[in-house]
Amino acid sequence: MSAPSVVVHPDTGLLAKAAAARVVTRLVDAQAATGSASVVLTGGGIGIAVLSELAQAPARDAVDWSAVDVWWGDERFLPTGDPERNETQAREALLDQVGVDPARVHAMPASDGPDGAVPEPGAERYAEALRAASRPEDHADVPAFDVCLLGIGPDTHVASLFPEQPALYEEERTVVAVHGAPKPPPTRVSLTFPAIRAAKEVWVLASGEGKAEAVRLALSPEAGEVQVPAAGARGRSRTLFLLDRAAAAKLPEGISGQGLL
Ligand SMILES: O=C(O)[C@H](O)[C@@H](O)[C@H](O)[C@H](O)COP(=O)(O)O
Repeated sequence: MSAPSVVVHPDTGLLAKAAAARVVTRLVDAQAATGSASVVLTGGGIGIAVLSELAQAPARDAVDWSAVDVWWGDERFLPTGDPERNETQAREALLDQVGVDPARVHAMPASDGPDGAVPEPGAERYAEALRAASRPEDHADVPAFDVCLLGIGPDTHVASLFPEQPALYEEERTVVAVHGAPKPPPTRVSLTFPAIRAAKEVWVLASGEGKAEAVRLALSPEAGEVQVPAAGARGRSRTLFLLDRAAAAKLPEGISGQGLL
């Protein structure tokens, strides 16, 4: 697992634009090296803002969107097309505007899907899809995603991994159903740490002063991932915390953010 690096941008708007530009470069580089690329999307305000900026980024068409595998880090377990679903928001913000291959867009289950109104079977089915997409060189039950985007909650949750919940102890399953989430809706589906940490790069996005304390905790060397899930969000070769100045207001001593002047 890689130690986190911090990059600080002046405000939320520039954070979203800069992160979008970074995604373009990451996907282009992956495609240059291997012919395809994979990305894990996140829900939440800044996560969706990055997708909107991606849709408008001048270099967006440098990516061959038909050769991008799109996965989700978590999903709100609601009916297909519900405006609160991360999938719905990502489609509106980006996916409907670029030439993705529908077969390579891997939405997490919906509550009106074929597996019924409980999330467990759909979570298993998603884990199966991830397993099927992984190659021997990935050394995991999921693909080594080129980049996994994550938002962070004020309580330090990432994806739908909330502090002290059973999902945090998961060592085998790559996808779990989540019940009783403190952030609505209470029923969700989430990747677990073994899946997130299979990503080559994990980027945690945070904007606003409401996230400053969570970011501080996530970067504190003594933080445990059961109390502070974001402390467990690390990529195999790179972990980035992409912040605006307000979210970077409480960085722990010894951690300096590039751009923080
Ligand atoms: O489905 C979700 O809600 C998420 O994926 C969640 O992990 C989100 O990324 C954070 O809660 C940050 O969300 P905000 O940026 O809206 O605060």
